[in-house]
Amino acid sequence: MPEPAAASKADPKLDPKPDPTAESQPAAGSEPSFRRFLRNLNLPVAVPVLALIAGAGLSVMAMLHSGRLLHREEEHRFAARVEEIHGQLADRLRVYEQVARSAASLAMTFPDLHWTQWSRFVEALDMPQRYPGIISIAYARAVAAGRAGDLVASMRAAGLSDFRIWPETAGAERVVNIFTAPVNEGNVRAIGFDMMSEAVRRSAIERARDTGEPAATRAITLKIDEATGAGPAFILYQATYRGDPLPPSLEARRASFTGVVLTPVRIGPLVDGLIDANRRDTGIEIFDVPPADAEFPLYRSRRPLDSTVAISLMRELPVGGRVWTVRYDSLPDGLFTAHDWVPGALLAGGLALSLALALVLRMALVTHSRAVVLAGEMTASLRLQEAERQQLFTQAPLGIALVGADGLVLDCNPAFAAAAGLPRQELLGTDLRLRFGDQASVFALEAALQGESGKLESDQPLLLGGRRSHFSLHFQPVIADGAQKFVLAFAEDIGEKRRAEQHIQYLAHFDALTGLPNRVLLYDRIAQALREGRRDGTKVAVLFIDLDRFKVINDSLGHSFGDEVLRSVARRLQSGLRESDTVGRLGGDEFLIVVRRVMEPNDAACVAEKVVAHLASPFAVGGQNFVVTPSIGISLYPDDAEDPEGLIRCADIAMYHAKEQGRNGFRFVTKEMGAKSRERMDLEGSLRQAIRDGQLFLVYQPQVDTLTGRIVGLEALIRWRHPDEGMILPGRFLPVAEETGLVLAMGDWVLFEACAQIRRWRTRFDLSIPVAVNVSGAQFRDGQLPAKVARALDANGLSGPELEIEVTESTLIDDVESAAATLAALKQRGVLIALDDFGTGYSSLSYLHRLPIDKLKIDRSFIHDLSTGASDSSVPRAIVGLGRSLGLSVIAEGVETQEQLQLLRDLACESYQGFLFSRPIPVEEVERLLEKLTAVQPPVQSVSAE
Ligand SMILES: Nc1nc2c(ncn2[C@@H]2O[C@H](COP(=O)(O)O[C@H]3[C@@H](O)[C@H](n4cnc5c(=O)[nH]c(N)nc54)O[C@@H]3COP(=O)(O)O)[C@@H](O)[C@H]2O)c(=O)[nH]1
Repeated sequence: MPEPAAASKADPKLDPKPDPTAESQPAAGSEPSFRRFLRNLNLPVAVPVLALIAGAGLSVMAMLHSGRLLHREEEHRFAARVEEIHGQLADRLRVYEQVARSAASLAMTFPDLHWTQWSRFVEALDMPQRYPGIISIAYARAVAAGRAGDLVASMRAAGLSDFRIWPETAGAERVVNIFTAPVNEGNVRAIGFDMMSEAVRRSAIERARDTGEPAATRAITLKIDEATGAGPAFILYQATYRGDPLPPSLEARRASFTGVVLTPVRIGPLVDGLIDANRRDTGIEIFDVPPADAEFPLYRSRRPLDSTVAISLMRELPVGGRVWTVRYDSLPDGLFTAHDWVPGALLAGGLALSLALALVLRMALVTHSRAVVLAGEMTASLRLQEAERQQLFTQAPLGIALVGADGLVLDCNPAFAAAAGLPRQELLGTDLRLRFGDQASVFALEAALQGESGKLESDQPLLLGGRRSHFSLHFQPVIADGAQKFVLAFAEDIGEKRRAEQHIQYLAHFDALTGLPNRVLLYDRIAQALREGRRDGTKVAVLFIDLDRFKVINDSLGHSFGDEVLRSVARRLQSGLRESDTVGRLGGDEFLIVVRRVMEPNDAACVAEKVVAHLASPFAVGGQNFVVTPSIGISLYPDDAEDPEGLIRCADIAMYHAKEQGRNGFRFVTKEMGAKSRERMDLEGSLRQAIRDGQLFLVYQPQVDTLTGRIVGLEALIRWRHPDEGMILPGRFLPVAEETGLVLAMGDWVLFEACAQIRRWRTRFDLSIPVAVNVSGAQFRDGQLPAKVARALDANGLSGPELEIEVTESTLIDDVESAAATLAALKQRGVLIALDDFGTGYSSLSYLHRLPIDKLKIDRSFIHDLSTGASDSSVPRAIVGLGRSLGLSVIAEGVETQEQLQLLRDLACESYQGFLFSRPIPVEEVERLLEKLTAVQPPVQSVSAE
């Protein structure tokens, strides 16, 4: 529904005005590339991707930061643990120094100590339990040069009978191992060993002597371990002095030096006890030189095979005046690996959250952009609808006007203005009621203004604005929000439609060619007359008129010529009738006259005579004069029938009888005619079925040479084997076939069947004689005959001369020119032409030379007359002479007696056919004949009858 104001709205598609919002945007060329990039950015993709990237970055940073924190915490914890282990190690070494000091004090306190006392002292220490790693505690006495013998003597005296000092090589000063504990085979082997003989030991002993402090050797393999391959060890020396436990000066210490307590310590057991064997998270390596210079460490704790070091810490450890370096390694199954999952979890969690955020953003933005697109589409669709409505209103072929509540025209489309015959501007703002010239339209509009819709379609022309025509008016109140807004007035000019309706009405009842009532109206008029007749007790006559030989005129001079003749006939038929009578055309050349108030049959006869008389004078059409005669059949109500159909049928039957009686006349229908007509109708139905069911067949009559008696041809003749009535001859069914047009289908079948039979005989008997086929007038005039003949020949592989077409003289005479053309076409295809029933027709021999004919057939009536003596032989003689002069062969038909044959021989007629030689015979009998023929028998005398 178009709103009045909507007319001003423009569709962007229809009105390509620039979008005002577009003015604020820079042109594509001048727009900064970044803004253009932003505008083209696909937000539903870009934003989630950016969120995902940012989230992933943050997650990685969180992972790295947490990793660093964890590492730092691990370092702190590891350092604390290292301090703890290192402190314990330093403490243990200090304790071991203390043990050496204690042993030294004992040796200084009791210079003459017996080795057994030493052993007790050492055993009391419970070294394996309390001081792991210490192998023994021994005492070596300093022996001045030249006093070695004293020491040996005193030691032997003390019970060590095989005591000796070794190695023998004597130095300036010796420090000889005299006591060791615990006493065991390994330790005892070192008794008597001069430790100054070995550089590492000497160096440590001198440092111990000079400092008074414990002095350790560097890492060595102990004598007792040389055989076992035990790990590195060191020996801790503590010097003993005479007098003062620690003489104050170097000289004093050297001067009062009496020996050293030596404590060999295996480093492995020393350290192992400090580290929990189950905790393999801390690796320890001890070097007595800087690790970079060391060939191997003094000690290395056990560690996992594939261990990698996370943190390494170096600590110094003072041992007997030396400084060891201890390296502590944090190993992978260390204290803090339990939290290693944290950075990974942070990363995974962060990525998962980022992904979730990206998806949520994506969904939100897609939903948003879809909503934006949808909104855009809806807006465009609404605009389009609005424009379409407007277009519909403007271009609608139906006149539409919007009428306000006061009856004034608010708007109207061009179709309404055109219907009213006024410019649109002249209608706008004026009262539509004043535009109507009739009250009914005004009332209908007022009713609509009161809310009641209404339609008007007057049979009479109405005035609308400046035009008078048939209008269809429709007033429709439009109500919105419960209130009437305006009235829609629809106006359609239906003048044209009305005229078309009237014309259709006319065509439905009148014949377009002649303007006479057609079959429909004729029935109506007869029914009307019958009502009148019943009421008044009068008769009604129906005259069925068929023009004689009109088909010839139509076919030969053309249809437009024929139409003109029909119009002229119609005019003449009308001119001689009373006004109360009706003349109409049933179709083709059939007319009907309905005569009312007939008192007696003679009244109808008078009308028929008048018709004959009116048509008698020649018609001048197209510069030619024609005589058209009618055959008229008459039926009467109530004598012959009481309804229109019955009356027309009876008049039709009577008309046929009039034709049979020689045309140009009339006949009243009789009871016998009706019966015959019914029989004909039954026959027609049966014949149709016969064609369908294959009840037709062909018989063949031989044609014989008059002199030799040899068969020179065969004539195919149709037969009908009726299921109830048995054999029916063509004389009974051919007329019906011709009247109904069935003869065409029948003729097609005969043509094809005869050709097929020729082919079969040609194959079997090497047949060279022609077979003749009769062609009816309808077939000949059909125009299709040459083509049909060609198809039948081609389909059976025949060249043409095997077939002879028999056509009657009367068929040709109707239209010699077109007959000549058809015959020429047939000849062209090679078939032979015979002129049947020759002599009975118009006998206008003059046309013969114009037609391509091969044979003349003397009608059997002339042959019959020969034998009866009713006529002389002049006609057959003339025909034989004519044939000879035109070069045509001549055959006589209907030869029944020897006498007739003899006469024909006398006339030198070449051939004959007739019962004398053979009746028409079925295929099997023909074949017996042909077998004789091919066996070159003497002339055949006669053949069995049909
Ligand atoms: N269009 C077609 N017309 C056909 C066809 N078959 C036959 N006809 C025509 O029907 C008419 C009657 O034919 P039919 O009953 O077959 O009679 C033929 C002969 O039986 C008959 N005849 C032959 N010899 C004698 C005789 O010695 N005495 C005698 N009384 N009658 C005889 O003559 C008829 C053959 O006549 P014609 O064709 O003129 O040679 C007849 O007009 C047939 O033409 C058909 O298939 N199509």
